[in-house]
Amino acid sequence: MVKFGRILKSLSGFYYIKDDSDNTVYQTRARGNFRQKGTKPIVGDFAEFSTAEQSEGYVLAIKERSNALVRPPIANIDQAVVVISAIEPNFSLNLLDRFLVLLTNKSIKPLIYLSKLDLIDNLAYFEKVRDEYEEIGYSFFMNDWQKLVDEFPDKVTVFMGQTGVGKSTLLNKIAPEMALATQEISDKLGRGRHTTRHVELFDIHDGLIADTPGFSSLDYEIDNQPDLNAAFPELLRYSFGCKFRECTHAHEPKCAVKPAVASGEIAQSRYDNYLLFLSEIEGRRETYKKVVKK
Ligand SMILES: Nc1nc2c(ncn2[C@@H]2O[C@H](COP(=O)(O)OP(=O)(O)OP(=O)(O)O)[C@@H](O)[C@H]2O)c(=O)[nH]1
Ligand SMILES: [Zn+2]
Repeated sequence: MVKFGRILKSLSGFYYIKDDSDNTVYQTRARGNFRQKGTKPIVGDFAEFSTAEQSEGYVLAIKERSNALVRPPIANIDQAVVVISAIEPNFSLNLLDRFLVLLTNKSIKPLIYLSKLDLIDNLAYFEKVRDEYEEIGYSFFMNDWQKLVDEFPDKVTVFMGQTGVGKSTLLNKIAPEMALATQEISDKLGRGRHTTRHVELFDIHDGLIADTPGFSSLDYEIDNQPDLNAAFPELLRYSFGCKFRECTHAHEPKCAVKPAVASGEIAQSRYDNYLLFLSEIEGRRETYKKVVKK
């Protein structure tokens, strides 16, 4: 019998698919045809699958993805909680903006969550940062995980952030039952929590939440040709006043963005990060040209 559903878990070569029509979870395998095509089903995929009594089912086809992450492999993600700590590791606007570029380019809505504010005496700086990001249009949560939970219904949510910022601590507060289930699987597999290859979306707070945090290290790069406009909407807003349509707001005359930075309407740190990312992208283009010439 052919059914449709979403892959919620991948473990030891099996895919667990929740049937759309009756919410039953079926254990399936992917046939060799996926390997031939160079694709592989991943958690979050919408799948067509077969079931048979007394035996496991097969994934027959997967629907085109709206987006996907590589680490952890999850598809069709709606939003990501970007966890950043006020301290330990040190707060970094550069890292935050990098996450925003990465996520907006994958059409994943960022939810910024600032942790470890209890270790900070003077909150004024962070409140100013929050106000700046909220004004641009980003959701920014300061240690208030209860409010964050309101964003979860009907969405697929992943967590990401540098190592040590408090992702696991936050997940434990939001979904203690999930941490427990993950721990049980790790124990069974005999591997540590961080090396387990199990990926799962949990039905929690009326949405789906990934238990495996993404991008815990800094060693990722912005995509080759990211569109910086999506992550810097405030620059985009002013750019309509630039004389040149192709203005990069770096050195062109009659640029409308630079005066807005000078007057404080655009935060200096945002402009600086924008220029830095722009130079990184252009640097990569140069390297690419050199490689092609050889
Ligand atoms: N004071 C304080 N400590 C926190 C907070 N959140 C996390 N920590 C501590 O920070 C350390 C790291 O927290 P984790 O939750 O393990 O961080 P993580 O982001 O999951 O780290 P990785 O698993 O390495 O990616 C732990 O010692 C936590 O107890 C917080 O809000 N306040
Ligand atoms: Zn400009």
